[in-house]
Amino acid sequence: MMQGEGELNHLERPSPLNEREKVLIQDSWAKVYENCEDAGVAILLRLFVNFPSSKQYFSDFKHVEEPEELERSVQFRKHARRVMNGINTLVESLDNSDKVASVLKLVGKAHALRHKVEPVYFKFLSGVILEVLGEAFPEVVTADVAAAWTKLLATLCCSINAVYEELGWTSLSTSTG
Ligand code: HEM
Repeated sequence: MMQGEGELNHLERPSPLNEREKVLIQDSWAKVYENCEDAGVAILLRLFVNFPSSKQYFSDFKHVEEPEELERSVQFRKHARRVMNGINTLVESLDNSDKVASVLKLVGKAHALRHKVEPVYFKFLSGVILEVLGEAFPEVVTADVAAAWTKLLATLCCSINAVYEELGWTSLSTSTG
C-alpha cells in the first residue's frame, strides 16, 4: 500500500454537527480568534516540531530547526494566518454546507495539485489544533467542546481526502515519495 493510501480509505465521515455542537465550536473559536496571530503561530510551530517532515513543502524554512527562527519566517507566519482564516471561514459557515464544501475543495485542490502535500498532514494538523487549543484555553476547551472540534476536524480531513481521491492522488503520491 502506498503512503497515505490507508489514511484515505479508513477515515470515517462523522455525522453532521448538531446545533449544540455548532454553538460550542463558534463560542470557543471566538475566544481563540481574539488571539488569532498567536494561536496560529503556536499551532503551526507545534506541527513543524512534532512532524518535522511537514516542513519539506515550504521552500523558505524546510531546513530550519530552531522554533525561534521558524517563527520569524515570513512564509511561516503567512501560512499560519491562512490556516486560521481558513478555519474561521469554516466556523462562520457551519450552517452553509455548500460554502464549507467549496472552501474545502479549493484548499484540497491547491494542496494536492500545487503544493503536493500528502493528505495525512491535514490529519496531523487537526490533532495539533486540538492539542494546542486545549492547552492554551483549558477553561474554554471542555470535554464537550473538544468532542465537537474533533468532529469538525474529522469532517475537514474526510472532505480533503475526498478531494484528493477525486484528483487521483495515489498516482501523484508515488512521484513525491
Ligand atoms: C486547514 C488547513 C489548511 C489551510 C486552511 C491552508 C490554507 C492555505 C492557503 C489559503 C494557502 C495559499 C493559497 C494557495 O496556494 O492556494 C496555502 C498555501 C500552502 N500550504 Fe496550506 N493550508 C492548510 C494546511 C496545510 C498543510 C497541512 C500543509 C503541509 C504540511 C500546507 C502546506 C502549504 C504550502 C507548502 C503552501 C504554499 C506556501 C507558499 O507558497 O508560501 N498547508 N495554504
